Amino acid sequence: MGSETAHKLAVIEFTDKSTNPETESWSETCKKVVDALEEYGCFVAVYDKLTQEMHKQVFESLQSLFSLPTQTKVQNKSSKPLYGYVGQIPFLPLFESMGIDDAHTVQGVQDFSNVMWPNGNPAFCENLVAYTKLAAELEKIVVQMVFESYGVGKHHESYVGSANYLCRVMKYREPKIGENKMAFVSHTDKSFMSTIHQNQVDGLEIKAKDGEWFGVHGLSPSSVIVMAGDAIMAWSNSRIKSPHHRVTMEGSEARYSLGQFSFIEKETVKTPDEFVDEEHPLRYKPFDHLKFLDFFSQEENRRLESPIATYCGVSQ
Ligand SMILES: O=C(O)CCC(=O)C(=O)O
Ligand SMILES: [Fe+2]
Repeated sequence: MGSETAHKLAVIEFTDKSTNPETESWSETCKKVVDALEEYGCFVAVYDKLTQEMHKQVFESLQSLFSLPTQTKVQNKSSKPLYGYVGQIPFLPLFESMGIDDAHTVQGVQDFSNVMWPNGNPAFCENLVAYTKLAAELEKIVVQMVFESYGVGKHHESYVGSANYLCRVMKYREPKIGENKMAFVSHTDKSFMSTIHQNQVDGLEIKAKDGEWFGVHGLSPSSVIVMAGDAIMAWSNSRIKSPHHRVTMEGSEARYSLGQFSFIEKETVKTPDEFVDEEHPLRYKPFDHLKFLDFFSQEENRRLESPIATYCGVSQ
């Protein structure tokens, strides 16, 4: 092993057929999803409802957003930790990002847009919501597949009622000659599940179980990377692990992406009893997802090896 090509993410089709629980295609897709999540913590979903036109429009909207003056963009603020503007960071000079709370709702996107464009920007709202709704829909299908495959489908409904979505829109500018290509440091997501969609500029890298880093390439306008966050790792008693990932910028074009993160806001995240037995003792105590985010947002906890294990791990 040791070559860059040894690792590759599974590419899984999400069509009307494969997302209908009455079909055989659903059961086959469930198996592919769980196998991929257990192996790499992520996979590429090809979601046919996400059309080339939607892809084009959402990235046109992101370009107009990021071209606003910095003093406007920094107005993106939130009472929730890590939900607001991030940028102008000396050790991450290529990176800039804003957060849209309640991202899958028209209201959430409008509230964000009204801060950026006080006179309104209906086209931005329309283009963003078209994407964020699909991303939330895809996340829900994947989560349902995971719950059903593990035989804990009865808990799925309460999950759906408790999940909320934060969409972080991101721009990574091209590095100047001689500048560091590291655009986003290695981390695991704090979400339950994440969905990532990019313009046609690659840069995302994933760390495999053997410690090797590999790039994600060959994505189409309908491709979304679905990735496990720390919360699903805890919930699944580590059957699924949240992968380390980072962004490295090669080439001379800016990369834009949307990372949509599900958070369980209305109830405690708790490992179902079905995941626990003598061979698999409980690894994580029940926890409040936003309080975990609060914990992670404290400077002294930002560089922990596994923030979730420090926060609510059970010592073995
Ligand atoms: O831009 C990307 O592809 C990934 C961004 C990311 O990992 C994050 O925002 O957590
Ligand atoms: Fe991430």
